[in-house]
Amino acid sequence: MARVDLDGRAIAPMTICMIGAGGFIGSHLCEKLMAETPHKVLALDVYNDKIRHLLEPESLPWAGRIQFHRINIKHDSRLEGLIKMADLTINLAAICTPADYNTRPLDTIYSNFIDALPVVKYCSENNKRLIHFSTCEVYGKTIGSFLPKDSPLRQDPAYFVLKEDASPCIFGPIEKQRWSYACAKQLIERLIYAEGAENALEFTIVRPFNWIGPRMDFIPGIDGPSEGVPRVLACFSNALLRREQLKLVDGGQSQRTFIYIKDAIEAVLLMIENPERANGHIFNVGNPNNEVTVRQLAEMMTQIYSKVSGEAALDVPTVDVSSKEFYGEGYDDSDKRIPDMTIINRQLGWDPKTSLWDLLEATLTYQHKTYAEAIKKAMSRPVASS
Ligand SMILES: NC(=O)c1ccc[n+]([C@@H]2O[C@H](COP(=O)([O-])OP(=O)(O)OC[C@H]3O[C@@H](n4cnc5c(N)ncnc54)[C@H](O)[C@@H]3O)[C@@H](O)[C@H]2O)c1
Ligand SMILES: O=c1ccn([C@@H]2O[C@H](COP(=O)(O)OP(=O)(O)O[C@H]3OC[C@](O)(CO)[C@H]3O)[C@@H](O)[C@H]2O)c(=O)[nH]1
Repeated sequence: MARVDLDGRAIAPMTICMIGAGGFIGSHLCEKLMAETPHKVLALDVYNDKIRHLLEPESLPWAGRIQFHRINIKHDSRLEGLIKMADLTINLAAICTPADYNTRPLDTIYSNFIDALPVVKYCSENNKRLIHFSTCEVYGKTIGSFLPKDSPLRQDPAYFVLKEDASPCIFGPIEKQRWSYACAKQLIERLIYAEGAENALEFTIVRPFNWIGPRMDFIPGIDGPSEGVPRVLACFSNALLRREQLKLVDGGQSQRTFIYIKDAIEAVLLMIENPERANGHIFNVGNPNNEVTVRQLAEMMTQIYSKVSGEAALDVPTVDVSSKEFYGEGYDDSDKRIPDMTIINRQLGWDPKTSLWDLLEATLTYQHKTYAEAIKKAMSRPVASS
């Protein structure tokens, strides 16, 4: 049966230039596009480990519909040609791990602003549609976080729910280099919006709110650097796999809403296939029903990992660490992130489905199957003496 869009029109097969296709979100989006649509993907990245299962062998049902191009968009003259070959460009490429924002602020700003500039320019000059991945971090801190701790207004959603077209972007001082990422993302959003207003660029901006699931980041010392610090899901998974305590930064009081990657990918597919409803919009994509403090997340993950691995949890599963000790100088944090869902609901009729418990159970089952043996082996190897 022909695929139809939300307005009942047949969807024509398209070619998508996906930059950053080899990352966490890109790998899930490629999987979805191959399994459920007739679209072609030009997959650009410096790595392809997370999409290798889609690229070989040639006998896969989607053979010929996905093509990998090993390209660093910082310096590769093939970029414009690939954007020209496609109907739509999706830009996911970025440095987006908080441990880098304060320790590698220049790389962070270049990656999230300077390197994205040619992508926007080529799309605009060649009249190509662009879906650009920004972040929920552009909201920064909530207005409520500046109220006295005991103010009843802190309970009022007007002071913490984040709305695309109304909430301000509140960052800390320049010396808090944590905000280098959010600020670079904000400026590229403004540039894209201006290209839309002045040069009729057809764009959609996505603001993901903590999408999590299999293949997110890396497990230090197994498929990433031993000293690397991934995002919280991988940090906590790594500790659970190694039977170490989960580190709670500054008491784990910050709050996040987590969404299952598979729910979020459904929203992106709706944007891809409904340009008339998605163009010109900025969309929050998150699950407002899945809010926890980081401490609660640690407790939940500990309980679920014990269930899926069959191993008893540690007697004291968490330990407090200061942000300075964990991330170094210049770290700061978003206090709370609840997405307002009005715009995405109205334009695309989309809502997330998966509870936090269910998404953590699916994800930790994957982490255990994928990494438990490799971790055991790595931990039993004698440490090399210097
Ligand atoms: N995962 C989330 O919850 C989340 C939240 C907010 C924003 N985002 C945004 O979504 C996008 C994708 O995030 P992700 O979680 O998949 O991250 P990721 O790090 O897994 O993926 C990013 C990919 O981009 C590639 N890349 C980076 N620089 C490149 C370059 N110069 N040339 C070619 N490829 C390059 C990387 O190799 C990586 O594969 C990012 O823009 C990020 O800021 C993600
Ligand atoms: O071992 C750890 C690791 C982290 N924390 C704390 O958890 C909170 C969430 O951290 P994390 O998932 O790493 O990142 P953020 O949510 O702060 O930022 C991301 O949000 C979206 C994105 O743009 C891309 O994914 C990125 O910037 C945080 O409070 C950490 O301090 C911990 O306690 N222990």
